[in-house]
Amino acid sequence: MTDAKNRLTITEVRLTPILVADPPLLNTQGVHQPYTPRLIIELITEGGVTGLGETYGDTKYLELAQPLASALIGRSVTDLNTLPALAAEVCGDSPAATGAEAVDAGGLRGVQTADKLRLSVLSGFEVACLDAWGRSAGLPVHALLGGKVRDRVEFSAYLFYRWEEHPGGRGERDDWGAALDPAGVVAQARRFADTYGFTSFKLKGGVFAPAQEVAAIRALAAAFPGQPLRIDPNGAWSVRTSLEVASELGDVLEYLEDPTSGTARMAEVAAGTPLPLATNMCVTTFDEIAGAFTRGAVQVVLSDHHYWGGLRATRELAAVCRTFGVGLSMHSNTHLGISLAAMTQVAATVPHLDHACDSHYPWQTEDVLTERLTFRDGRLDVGDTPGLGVTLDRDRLAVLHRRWLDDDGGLRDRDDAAAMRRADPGWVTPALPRW
Ligand SMILES: O=C([O-])[C@@H](O)[C@@H](O)[C@H](O)[C@@H](O)C(=O)[O-]
Ligand SMILES: [Mg+2]
Repeated sequence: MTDAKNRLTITEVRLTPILVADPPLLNTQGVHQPYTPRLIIELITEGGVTGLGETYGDTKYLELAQPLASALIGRSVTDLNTLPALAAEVCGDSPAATGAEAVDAGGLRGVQTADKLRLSVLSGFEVACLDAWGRSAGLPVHALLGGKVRDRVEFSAYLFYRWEEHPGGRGERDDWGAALDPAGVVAQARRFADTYGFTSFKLKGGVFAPAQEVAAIRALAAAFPGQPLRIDPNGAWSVRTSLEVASELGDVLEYLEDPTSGTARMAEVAAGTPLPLATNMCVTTFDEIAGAFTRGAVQVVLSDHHYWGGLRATRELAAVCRTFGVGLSMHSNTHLGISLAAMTQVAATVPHLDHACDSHYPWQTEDVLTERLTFRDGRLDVGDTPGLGVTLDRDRLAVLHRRWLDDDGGLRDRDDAAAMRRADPGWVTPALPRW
């Protein structure tokens, strides 16, 4: 082995689970908890370089991350094509993934399978490997993916119905106030546009009866004429309701995101409307592509490097979408700056990225970086700094890890229904379709 190769050998892996402040954002399953779990991954190489990765931090992910971290010692950060097989060998199946029909109750991200859980963990390590490799080579991650095709990546404002504070005043309180009606949604959108320059808007729906949410989109259309709008009820509507909403909002929506749940129902809706349907729920794994694409169930896939298995898998997904004439954009769940940097690096390399990407980042008042990523004109610059181009703030990491250590376990797993029960003790996760 040459010296150069030796320097890329992984000598240590640090896993740091943290709890990050999260506002009371509403969705069809409930409300966000005051703190949300994330896992920060640090890979240290023989050459003394540290690579950063970030992924979901719930217990079921941590259980898989530990054996994978141990198995990586002694391997090179460039050994990325063997990562899936290694993960399959050492991680085993999480007891939390109970088969292909299990649904991800906390994250609104479609079915939960053992493979998908493993990929969500593996992706954090893949990003950390790419970051370490890039830092060692003096190259940005996008160069390791074949190079950027754009210098800036566009994001969309991610609007949520929300309360002013968490039930019982728990957690941190931000200054956004409540947004529970069309006027509140427009005010929120206005602040997103003024602060970050976003020019397209996505409303998380499935919270109120469809007529109220249609009125909110109409109010947005009046306030921001001609600007792209989307609504995503996370599968809460029946086929009939989805078609009614599609016909009422067809003139202002860029696409309708997961109006109904499951490929069969999405295909029925798609057959009845010219409006494109987007998804981060019914096509979330390579296995789900053929069934959905051959039935014309979706016109835009919202990729997510976390559960598709990393940045390189995202590019594979892009190639499949292009082959089938299906559009591509990017889904987001609650995340910090390391993941946002990774999303931006891969988005910069995909020529056929047809819509502004989603990001929860503006809702996160806390981060583990020395410097937050800054949206300008609704976009993030794609720099040429080696690796992901971000720096870990160890003090902040320690504070957020301390919060995780101090938690009694109640917040270590995302549970939007449990959070909702604080306000409404009788709340149970609604059966779908809800309307
Ligand atoms: O954060 C939320 O409440 C979202 O609903 C999230 O969990 C979804 O995964 C996501 O943003 C989506 O587009 O469905
Ligand atoms: Mg969605």
